[in-house]
Amino acid sequence: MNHQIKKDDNPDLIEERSKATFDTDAFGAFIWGGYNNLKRRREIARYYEDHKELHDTVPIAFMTREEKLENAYRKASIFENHIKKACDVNNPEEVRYFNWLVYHIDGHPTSVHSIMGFPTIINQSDKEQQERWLQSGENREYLATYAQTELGTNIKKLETTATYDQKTEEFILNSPTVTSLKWWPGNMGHSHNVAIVMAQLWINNKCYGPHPFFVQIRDPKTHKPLPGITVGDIGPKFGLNTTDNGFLKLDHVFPNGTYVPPVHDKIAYSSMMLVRAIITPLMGENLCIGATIAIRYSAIRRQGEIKPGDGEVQILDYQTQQHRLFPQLARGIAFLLAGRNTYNFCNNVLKDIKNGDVSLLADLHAILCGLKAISSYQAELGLEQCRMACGGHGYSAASGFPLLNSNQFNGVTVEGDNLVLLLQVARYLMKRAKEIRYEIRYGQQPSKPNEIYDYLFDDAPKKCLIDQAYVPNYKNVLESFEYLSKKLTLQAYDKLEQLKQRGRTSEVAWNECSVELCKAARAHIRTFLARTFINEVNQVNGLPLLTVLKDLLQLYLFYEVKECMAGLMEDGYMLGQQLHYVKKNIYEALSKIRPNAVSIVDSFDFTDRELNSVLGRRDGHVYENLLKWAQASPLNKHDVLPFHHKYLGRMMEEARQKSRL
Ligand SMILES: CCCCCCCCCC/C=C\C/C=C/C(=O)SCCNC(=O)CCNC(=O)[C@H](O)C(C)(C)COP(=O)(O)OP(=O)(O)OC[C@H]1O[C@@H](n2cnc3c(N)ncnc32)[C@H](O)[C@@H]1OP(=O)(O)O
Ligand SMILES: Cc1cc2nc3c(=O)[nH]c(=O)nc-3n(C[C@H](O)[C@H](O)[C@H](O)COP(=O)(O)OP(=O)(O)OC[C@H]3O[C@@H](n4cnc5c(N)ncnc54)[C@H](O)[C@@H]3O)c2cc1C
Repeated sequence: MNHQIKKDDNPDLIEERSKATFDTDAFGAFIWGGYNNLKRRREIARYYEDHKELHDTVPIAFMTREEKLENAYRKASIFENHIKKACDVNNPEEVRYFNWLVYHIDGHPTSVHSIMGFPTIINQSDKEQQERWLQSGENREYLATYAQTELGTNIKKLETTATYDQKTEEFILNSPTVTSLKWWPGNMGHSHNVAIVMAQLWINNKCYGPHPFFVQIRDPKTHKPLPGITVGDIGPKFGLNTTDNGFLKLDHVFPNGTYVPPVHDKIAYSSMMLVRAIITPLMGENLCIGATIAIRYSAIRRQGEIKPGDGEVQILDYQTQQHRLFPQLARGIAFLLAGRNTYNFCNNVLKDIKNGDVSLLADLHAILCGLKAISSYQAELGLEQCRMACGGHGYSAASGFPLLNSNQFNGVTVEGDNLVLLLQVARYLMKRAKEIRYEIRYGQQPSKPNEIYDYLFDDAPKKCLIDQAYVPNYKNVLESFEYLSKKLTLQAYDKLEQLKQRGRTSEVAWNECSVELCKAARAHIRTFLARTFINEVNQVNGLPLLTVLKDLLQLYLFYEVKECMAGLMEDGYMLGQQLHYVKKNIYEALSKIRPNAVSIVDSFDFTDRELNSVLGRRDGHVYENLLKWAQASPLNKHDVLPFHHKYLGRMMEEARQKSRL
């Protein structure tokens, strides 16, 4: 049953919704982690709808950059009063959702304090520092940005220095070169007044590597930059234009403090882990938003005929449209599920670290790097498919895609460039490969079993078992991913070793293998995503929901097999006939999903505010609202633009006069 049917909606959507074979609330509860979460989302969305002061005054596509910032500043100033009423502030998902409703996708002036600056203070300060900065940070008496990236970003090679002065017992922070300027930190340009500055710590002429420093950059009262600080906004960007990403030059600035060594030398990197953990589900959500817009629009848009004379069809009936859109839906769900799992894993490990236990840090780091890289890349490609699926209207800001996709672009770069992060996964895999080769030669056990990479140690001979069974066997597909991942991992490892034996240094050999290392990393993450999706679906009770989820899972798994078929076929593991079964499974899944497609996207329960799209409106009344949207454009405030006569009018008038001569 689709709970979103309303009698005044677009008749095509009513028809689609009436065909649902499952309960959309049950699907929504599966996606958002239970019925109670779904209910809370609705209550929070209602709260947002009822409080007009939290809304944008005009669509942000019609605002200048200054107007965007002022609009967001205005909302930030009243946000605290509302959030306590709307949410359980101890529930991060509720807080995140309310933030998302209020500020939407283009950033806002308190974001980096919330997701990076303040969490760094929570997780990386000692008791004395916490007494001083925790409550005040929580109250937003100050706002802290996270200033790590410089005009170059290899963390180990950061150029900003923090030199300990024994006499005054102070650290002197300095930007010694032009490339040492901090560049990019969010909200640093104008909004925040404190920066967590990552700088190379020097004590007694010895460098202790990058460490975070709490630096007041603006006067708490006047908000003017403090002496020695040069700070500003880096200018307009592809997206996130409601965020003032900034530059910062430090000229012998003196924050005070003492040096306490961390329990692990990478603890200083833990703030990045937290954001990487947030990014994966966010990528899933963005992709599901794009798919919702494109699928709803494809259900109301009629173009062309399939059977001549039968009238124009909904474009969603074209197999090409389904093949373009439904995999995005399946991938979006896969990222949401894997993202939720690893977010919980991340919080548990961060708690362990606080208690001095860093045993799972490397496992967590590798999986977060890989998921962030794969989800942001595939979401970017997928959103572009969704945009293209909407034809010309997809190019209009009214579709929501220009804002959604241009903001999505940053996903592949923020919190570490994707390729750099895939190489971190590969580094982890190479350690496992070394254990495998070592174990086989000397009969030793791997260091510690772990369900994320146990399959790498499975030595049983492998045969591709993908067949044409009516009910697809997901385990066989998962085994194919495991086979490919292990093969690519060992191939990369063996090549690395051979190059080293031929005299290359480790670093040069690494570079010469890096394309193959990234392939191995992708294959490992594909395996993780597939396993998580299968595990989650296996826990579902209730046949109608299970059936539709299995349709999506079938599409997801076989689509991913098709994506990596070259690797599976090159050594004869998968045969041509099996590839035929793979494609058959994909086409079958598309047609099983088709009648439920609108109800599936309805199940996400996105509000029109979240979709921010005339094309994706829940009621499907697209065309009349496209006209209203266009008429609201600032250009249409005047029948004749105020500068018309000065330029074009004069040009035409002069041309007319000339032709009269
Ligand atoms: C609408 C769409 C929205 C899109 C998404 C937006 C959502 C968020 C919006 C927020 C917007 C902006 C916020 C953005 C903030 C930032 O970007 S902050 C800056 C982030 N910068 C980076 O991520 C830099 C990336 N680089 C690195 O992390 C490191 O340089 C790198 C890990 C690549 C290498 O580390 P080094 O220390 O330099 O190198 P090395 O000595 O070789 O160390 C490797 C070693 O260290 C282990 N390691 C590395 N990182 C960690 C970690 N975090 N935790 C634990 N261990 C770590 C690694 O495993 C290796 O261990 P080994 O045992 O030696 O193998
Ligand atoms: C919207 C946005 C918000 C941001 N917010 C913040 C913030 O709040 N705080 C902050 O500190 N930073 C922030 N950043 C900076 C961000 O973290 C960096 O841009 C990111 O880590 C990539 O670093 P880079 O730009 O120096 O790229 P580079 O490291 O110069 O990478 C450029 C290219 O070189 C390749 N490359 C680099 N190193 C290697 C390698 N070792 N092996 C193979 N290839 C390599 C990369 O793959 C990439 O293709 C933000 C960036 C953006 C876009």
